[in-house]
Order: sequence, then structure tokens, then C-alpha cells
Amino acid sequence: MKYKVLKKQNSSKTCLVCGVKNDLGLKARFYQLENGELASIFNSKEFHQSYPGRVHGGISAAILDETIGRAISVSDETVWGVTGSLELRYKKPVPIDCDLITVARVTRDTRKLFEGEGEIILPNGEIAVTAKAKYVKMPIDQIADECDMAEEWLPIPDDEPVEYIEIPGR
Ligand SMILES: CCCCCCCCCCCCCCCC(=O)SCCNC(=O)CCNC(=O)[C@H](O)C(C)(C)COP(=O)(O)OP(=O)(O)OC[C@H]1O[C@@H](n2cnc3c(N)ncnc32)[C@H](O)[C@@H]1OP(=O)(O)O
Repeated sequence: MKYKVLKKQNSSKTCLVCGVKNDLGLKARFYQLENGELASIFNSKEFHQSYPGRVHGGISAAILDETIGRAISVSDETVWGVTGSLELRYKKPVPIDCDLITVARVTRDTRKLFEGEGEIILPNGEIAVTAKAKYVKMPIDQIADECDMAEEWLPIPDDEPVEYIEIPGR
């Protein structure tokens, strides 16, 4: 099924997952969808692998952590949080050299915490990894000391704007 993209989220400069200047990172992009979910797209590279041909489980954990953690911004972009817990289930190998879609949503939102879930979906529609995570809300200036948001948190337009995202298997 295809979903309309309502907004592309900002990227950071240096983050392992979204940092545009981190050449060893995933350089993932994040899109808010019409159904309230957040989708991320990244291309897995050889340097993300564990066993030959397989993305490292820690990399899968990282993309799920960030996609779930950012899903809160779909409803309120002023909320930031740090990961308190992350639980994963690795169901299928995640291949390298592949455009991978991760989809996440918030399942619980309280004054102090939010919780969410997400999955990495393979191009054939199979769900490769699922995750549930919990975040403790915190102002951004407490998470990142002396962070200059204008330098660290940037709108990065795509060369070709992404208007729709097809989620395989739906
Ligand atoms: C600026 C531009 C650059 C941006 C660039 C990035 C891009 C945008 C990314 C956005 C998406 C983020 C995705 C990645 C986010 C990380 O990777 S964050 C890094 C990894 N995580 C951390 O470093 C957190 C380290 N831990 C801590 O700092 C502290 O333990 C915590 C989590 C703040 C908790 O502190 P605390 O003093 O224990 O908190 P406390 O007030 O006692 O507890 C608050 C509530 O949370 C619960 N809680 C506390 N700890 C936990 C826990 N570990 N598990 C579950 N629940 C817990 C408590 O039970 C309590 O609930 P109630 O009992 O009140 O109902």
C-alpha cells in the first residue's frame, strides 16, 4: 500500500542514524505519513554488516530506536526523549546493499514517558525485525549540552521530493 508523505523530518549533523555529515552512519531519512506513522528509509552498506551479507543486529536496533523515538514528533515536534529500554526480535536476516523501510508508531504517551513499536520491512514485504521501546521525555537542552539547534538540526530537502511511500506487504 502507498501512503502520502505529509512531512519530511529534519536530520542532524552527526548522529549515527540520521547525521548528514556522518560518513559511517546510515544517513536515514524520516517521513511522516498520512496514517500517523513515521517511516524511515536507509540504504544498508557493506560496512553495516555482521556476518557477510547480513546487516549487524546493532544497526537494526539503531534504526528502530531512532524511528520509534522520532515517531512522537508526528503529534508534537517539541517533545524529545532518551531511550530507557529497547526490546527486539530478529525474525529474518536483513540484507546489505538494500533500500530498507522501517515503520514506527507511538503506543503510549504520558507526561513523563512515551512508548512505541516499529518494524523493519524487507522489499518482499516480510517483517525482518520488530521492536518495542520506552523513552523518558527530556528537554533537548538537557539531553545535548550546548547544542546549537541551527547547526545540528537541519531540514534536508530530497533531490527529488518524496510524495508517497510504498510499504511492502501491506
Ligand atoms: C539536537 C539535534 C541532534 C539530534 C540528534 C538525534 C536525532 C533525533 C533522535 C530522536 C529519537 C531518539 C532516538 C535515540 C535516542 C538515544 O539514543 S538516547 C541514548 C540512550 N539512552 C540514554 O542515554 C539514557 C540514559 N539513561 C538516563 O539518562 C536515565 O536513566 C533516564 C532514562 C533519563 C531515567 O532517569 P531517572 O532519573 O531514572 O528517571 P526518573 O525520573 O526516575 O524516571 C522517570 C520515569 O521513567 C521510568 N524509567 C526510568 N528509566 C527507565 C528505563 N531505563 N526504562 C524504562 N523506564 C524507565 C521510570 O520508571 C519513571 O516512571 P514512573 O515511575 O515515574 O512512572
